[in-house]
Amino acid sequence: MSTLFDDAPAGHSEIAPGAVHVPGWLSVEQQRELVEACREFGRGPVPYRAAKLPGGHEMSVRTLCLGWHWAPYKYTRTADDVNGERVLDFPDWLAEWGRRALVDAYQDPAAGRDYEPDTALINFYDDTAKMGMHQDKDEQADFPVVSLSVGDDCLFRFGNTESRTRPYTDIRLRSGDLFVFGGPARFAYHGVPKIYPATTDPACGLTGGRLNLTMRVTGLG
Ligand SMILES: O=C(O)CCC(=O)C(=O)O
Ligand SMILES: [Fe+2]
Repeated sequence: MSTLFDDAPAGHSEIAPGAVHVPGWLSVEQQRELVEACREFGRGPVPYRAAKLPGGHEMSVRTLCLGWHWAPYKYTRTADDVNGERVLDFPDWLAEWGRRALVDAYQDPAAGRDYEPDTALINFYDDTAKMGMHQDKDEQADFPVVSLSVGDDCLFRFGNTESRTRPYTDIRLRSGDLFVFGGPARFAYHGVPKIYPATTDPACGLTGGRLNLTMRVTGLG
């Protein structure tokens, strides 16, 4: 509930210092726009794929990258574990969304000033997909990660920088939500233990499943 003393909009919550959840940040139109763009990205040259972990295990999410290709656990310009093609460029409009996301999440008009994300990981989760607790640490820079979600709700677990175990905070991410983690939270462990199937409003552009896009600054030349 919002009170006279809140200086942040209702529902805008700081999960940990540097980690902010902004429910409903994307309008339904913007969600549809994002879904359509992500469909278009999937037409190539590099398709969505389940990344293989070094032990041989396949991730349950299907992933496509922009700007730089991520395969566990490094960034390259070409998708050598898929078809060897160069990934699509990181679009300017998406970088602009990233800068606006930081301004809104941190309630600071200057927060987006030097933010030039150069990679996006787009993950598609079906009803049973999940993502184990991990750090986003293959980047050589500590700019914030901007995360956008569309489609089914999920349980998002945001932990600490020391270990993949407690203390952590469980939150429900819904279609249109923004989550930003930077500053002292930048290298916190996080994961997606569960999707809540059939919670999507098809108006978002997806009839099932969950799309998550994280943009990052790789710090690579
Ligand atoms: O799906 C999410 O909300 C998180 C995705 C994530 O942590 C990642 O791609 O590294
Ligand atoms: Fe992550």
